Amino acid sequence: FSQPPTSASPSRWRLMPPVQASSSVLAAVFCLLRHKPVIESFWQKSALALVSVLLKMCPGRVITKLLSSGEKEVDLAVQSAKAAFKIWSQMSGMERSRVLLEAARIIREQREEIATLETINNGKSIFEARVDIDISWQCLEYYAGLAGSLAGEHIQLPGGSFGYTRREPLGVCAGIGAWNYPFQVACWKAAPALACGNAMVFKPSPFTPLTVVRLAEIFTEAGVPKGLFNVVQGGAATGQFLCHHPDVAKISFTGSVPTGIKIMGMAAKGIKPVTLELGGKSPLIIFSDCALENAVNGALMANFLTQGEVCCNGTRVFVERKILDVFTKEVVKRTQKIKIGDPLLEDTRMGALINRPHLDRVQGFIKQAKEQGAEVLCGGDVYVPDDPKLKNGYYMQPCVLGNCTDDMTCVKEEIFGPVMSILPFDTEEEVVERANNTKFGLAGGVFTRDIQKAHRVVAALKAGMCFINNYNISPVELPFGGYKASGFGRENGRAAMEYYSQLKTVCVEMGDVESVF
Ligand SMILES: NC(=O)C1=CN([C@@H]2O[C@H](COP(=O)(O)OP(=O)(O)OC[C@H]3O[C@@H](n4cnc5c(N)ncnc54)[C@H](O)[C@@H]3O)[C@@H](O)[C@H]2O)C=CC1
Ligand SMILES: C[N+](C)(C)CCCC(=O)O
Repeated sequence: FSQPPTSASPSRWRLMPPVQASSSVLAAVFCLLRHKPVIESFWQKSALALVSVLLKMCPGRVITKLLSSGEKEVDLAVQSAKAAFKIWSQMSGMERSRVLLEAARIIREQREEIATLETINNGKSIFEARVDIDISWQCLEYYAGLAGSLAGEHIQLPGGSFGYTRREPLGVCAGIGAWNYPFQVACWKAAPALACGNAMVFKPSPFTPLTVVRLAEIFTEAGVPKGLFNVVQGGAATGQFLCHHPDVAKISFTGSVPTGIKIMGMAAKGIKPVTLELGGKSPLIIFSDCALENAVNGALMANFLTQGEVCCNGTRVFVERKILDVFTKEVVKRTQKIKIGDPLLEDTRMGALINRPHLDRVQGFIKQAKEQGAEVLCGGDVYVPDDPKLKNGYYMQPCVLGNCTDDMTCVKEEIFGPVMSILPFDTEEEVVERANNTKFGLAGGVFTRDIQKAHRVVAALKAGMCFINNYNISPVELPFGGYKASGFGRENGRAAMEYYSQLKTVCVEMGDVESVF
């Protein structure tokens, strides 16, 4: 942001994930203070508030207050991004590549402090936050590699005439992020956008406002023109100002389906292209000829990363009846061993859910599942750690539901929490049909040793991201995105370059004009 916010629109709050006020936490906070931010007074105030509350070591309480960006601030952000776009878009791909590589290098170098800040921001375990940060710098490296290859084609026409195409940037793109992967989502959007020569104004979720500010600082340190990647803070109102802004050329959104519908409506008014990365209720199909241990590991990966708050989770686990008992027993055993608690501790594998309303919502789904006849095979209760400092945190025990049927709410709706539903099946044909019987289409997975069956099944799945014999890994080289209500457009991979650029055709006449008139 190039200017301090001028109007104090209603301030936003967020709840603190359960952290200890350890030296690493404070180090992260001071690291924020160390890098002199552009919006000095605003940010200093926020950071000081954060420090003072952290010192009180209060899990489940407010850690900082930020001002929402109003219409005026959103406009300032867009205008400064527009000015930066003029410079950035004129640079060659190779020049942009060097800056992106430098940003990737800084993130890599500061991996630990960014991961710590992300854990405070979101509540996920530090172990996972480190992976998120690694995927983030890898994403920047990947698009730095592609920046120089953004090219059109040459097309020969009769009489020596010819045409050529140019891939041009769109302008100022809006990025709107969810709270589950705050830093990573921002990199998934910013890296291809910037590689193609665009500017970006990014709005993180008000529940996780911190790390994206750090990303903006890193881009500046790396040498992007000032204002090229701007951050505005706030909720729906700020997002709406951004989407409606006449100088915003594209909107890339990650979040819920209902908001995705609104975003598309706003984009339609301005004829703006959109990328929508929405929710899911993905199937994971376990055939009896699978490598059982891998399948069990896959099911845990498909359900319990980031406290289950993952859009592409394979939460409908279809298990071939022949191995239902042995698979279920093993999954339950392993789920019960997941270490829940202080997300900043090295051996913690599940931290806290994002906030109290969300924890209550997930609990509500489990209660309803029981009422509808599902059996809780393990977990599902709110978890209160022994450490008294953590007692107000939003923890819950990861839950495995048995006795599930396709018509239950827990099987139909996205829960966005650590809740796995197990569903038996008998034939390939049957399971494919049931797997596709959903409004969503983000992801899907299959575990089998039969290579033909594996490819046949994923070909039949109506989902944008399919895994064979693994789940929820994120190589940035692979495009990611949904079918059906899970959205459209792609992030990652070469494909994303198309969604952040537009094609210009130039027709060149080498002879005389043969006029019709
Ligand atoms: N596909 C995914 O990766 C994610 C899906 N979700 C889904 O969304 C549910 C709720 O999570 P939320 O963060 O509350 O999602 P949400 O869709 O309400 O918010 C996502 C982002 O959109 C912004 N936003 C909200 N209303 C807006 C509007 N009218 N105009 C412009 N921007 C707006 C939010 O401030 C946030 O930055 C989850 O329970 C889950 O089902 C949530 C996070 C990630
Ligand atoms: C990183 N990964 C694949 C586990 C999840 C990314 C999608 C999301 O934002 O939920």
